Amino acid sequence: MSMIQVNELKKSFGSEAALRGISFEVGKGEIFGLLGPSGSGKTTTIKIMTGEFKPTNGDVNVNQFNFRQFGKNEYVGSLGILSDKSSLYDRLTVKDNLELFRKLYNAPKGSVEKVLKAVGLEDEMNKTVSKLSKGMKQRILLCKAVIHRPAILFLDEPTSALDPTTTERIHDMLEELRDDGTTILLTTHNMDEATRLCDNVAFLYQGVIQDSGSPSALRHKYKRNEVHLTYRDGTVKTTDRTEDNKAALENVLFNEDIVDVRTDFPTLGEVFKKVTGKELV
Ligand SMILES: Nc1ncnc2c1ncn2[C@@H]1O[C@H](COP(=O)(O)OP(=O)(O)OP(=O)(O)O)[C@@H](O)[C@H]1O
Repeated sequence: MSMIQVNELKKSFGSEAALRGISFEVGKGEIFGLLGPSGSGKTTTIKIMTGEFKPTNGDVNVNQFNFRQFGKNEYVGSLGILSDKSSLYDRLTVKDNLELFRKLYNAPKGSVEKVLKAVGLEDEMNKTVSKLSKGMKQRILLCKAVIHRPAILFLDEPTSALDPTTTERIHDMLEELRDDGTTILLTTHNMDEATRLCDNVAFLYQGVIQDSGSPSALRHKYKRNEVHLTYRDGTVKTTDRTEDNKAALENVLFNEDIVDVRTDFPTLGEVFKKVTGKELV
């Protein structure tokens, strides 16, 4: 079942086009990554889906709601949002912060303890938010975004500038949510994150989706034709997998001096660069 359908979506700010007709779909229980360098239109796309911006042209449907209905309470209540604007009440405890949002969303009692356990912060429940580290705060913000078990979660760079352990915990939680049927749309600059988490990604550059698909399909699509042969004495020779080289490569299988044959796939970051001509930073 498709939870997000974006069709020829355009968005301009005055004479500047931020999105130039993008289309994609996200299925239920899928993690979809919008990948692109700064200014490519990722946040604009999320803001349209959360009802903050109206499209200039095109159509967007999320969770059976058309973008014209994105202001409705039922729609807003079905979303979880984590962005750089998400915040907590600094002077309240972790528990009081989350209880506030639990009540606001009418989530069942016990939800606070449950989400805190999922991010490994159940022991910090009574700490004042101002005393938490950045990584802890980000995990609490994620708790706030999911306390009402939203059908769809929008995450704008959920792990940027976090340490590897916090990042890992957040990834684990996102995978659990996905396995429970939550649909997740995230933006990231981090290609390792996208490769690990995303079922599908779209490369967004200058307001256009340059290519899309699963990370492994994209890596296969743009694979190099090189084959690396390692010889018994440790030397490595690289040759091309081409029709001209076919006979020589077939002989490799019978050459006892060759101890390893390897083809390597580009990383998602390398694929991004190949497609857009730009590093993803
Ligand atoms: N409220 C706004 N008013 C005018 N222009 C805007 C507004 N929001 C975004 N833009 C422009 O739209 C383009 C896309 O911006 P957007 O924030 O969507 O990029 P992004 O891919 O999320 O970048 P980053 O990774 O830096 O967050 C940029 O050229 C930006 O200047």
